[in-house]
Amino acid sequence: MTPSDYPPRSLLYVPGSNARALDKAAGLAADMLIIDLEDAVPADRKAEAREAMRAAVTAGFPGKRVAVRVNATGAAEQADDIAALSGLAIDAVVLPKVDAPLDLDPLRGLGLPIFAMIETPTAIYTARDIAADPAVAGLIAGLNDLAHELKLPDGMDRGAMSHAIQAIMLAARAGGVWGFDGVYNAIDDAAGFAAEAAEGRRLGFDGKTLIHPSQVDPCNTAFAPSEREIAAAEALVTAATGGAQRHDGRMIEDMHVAAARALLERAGRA
Ligand SMILES: CC(C)(COP(=O)(O)OP(=O)(O)OC[C@H]1O[C@@H](n2cnc3c(N)ncnc32)[C@H](O)[C@@H]1OP(=O)(O)O)[C@@H](O)C(=O)NCCC(=O)NCCSC(=O)C[C@H](O)C(=O)O
Ligand SMILES: [Mg+2]
Repeated sequence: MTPSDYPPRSLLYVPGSNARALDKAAGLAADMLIIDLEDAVPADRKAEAREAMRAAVTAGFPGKRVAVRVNATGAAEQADDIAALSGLAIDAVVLPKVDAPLDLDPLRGLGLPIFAMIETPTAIYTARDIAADPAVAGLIAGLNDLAHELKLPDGMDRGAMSHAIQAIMLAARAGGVWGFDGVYNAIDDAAGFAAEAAEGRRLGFDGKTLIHPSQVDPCNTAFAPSEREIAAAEALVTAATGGAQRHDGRMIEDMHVAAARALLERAGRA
């Protein structure tokens, strides 16, 4: 995976300790699997999860990008997690609770793109430096932890975290890396998920992290250009003459043409 590849739209966490989920993941349409060795795995099953992760990655997930989330820098399990990645063909490593570029140091030797999770108040202020680090290919919002750290009375309240969510995306773009939205915990609330995924795309996120198979297809739809967007982009590119002009009742300039071309390329319609 290189930064010039398209960003994954759907990134599904799969607990390393859940054999059924690891099995099921191979048949899902997620663009990327994130095999989790951190919070989804009970403390007394970390070694077992590492072994299962190694076996699953070695068996392969054809057609999918695969990342592994290791434990945070400073956690006792991290060294064993990193050792367990040795010789595995994965596309990225996800590092939780990154507060500063220094936290990336234990992972640098892997030579893999790092997706850094921004999930503490400190990280909201250092996200720009983290995104600017050459080892970082993307930022992931960790909103469960952020809500916890902020002591939000209503838990995962995106309204109360709107400044932080936008700061993550600003930092990602300032650093020229991808940005991925946080997870939606209410797995049975399809309408709520669709609304949150649409909001994430509107805020500029490239994709969204997921926790359940039922979220994969709606996520791919939310982060793919719609037919209406494609038609509008085609009309804009056809009408563009360069510089400022009126098109469909609004002003367009060259950056709008560039955005329309990028959307068409992403949709395979360039
Ligand atoms: C949330 C869950 C615990 C729900 O589990 P469960 O009720 O058992 O799910 P279902 O019975 O509906 O599952 C149906 C089938 O789908 C498979 N499944 C479920 N989840 C996954 C998955 N994530 N990947 C692949 N397959 C999955 C089940 O095995 C069933 O299969 P089958 O029986 O063969 O039909 C559970 O969904 C879950 O554990 N999700 C992931 C949780 C996780 O990884 N959490 C950590 C990441 S989230 C996070 O930490 C974000 C961030 O750090 C932050 O701070 O916000
Ligand atoms: Mg977290």
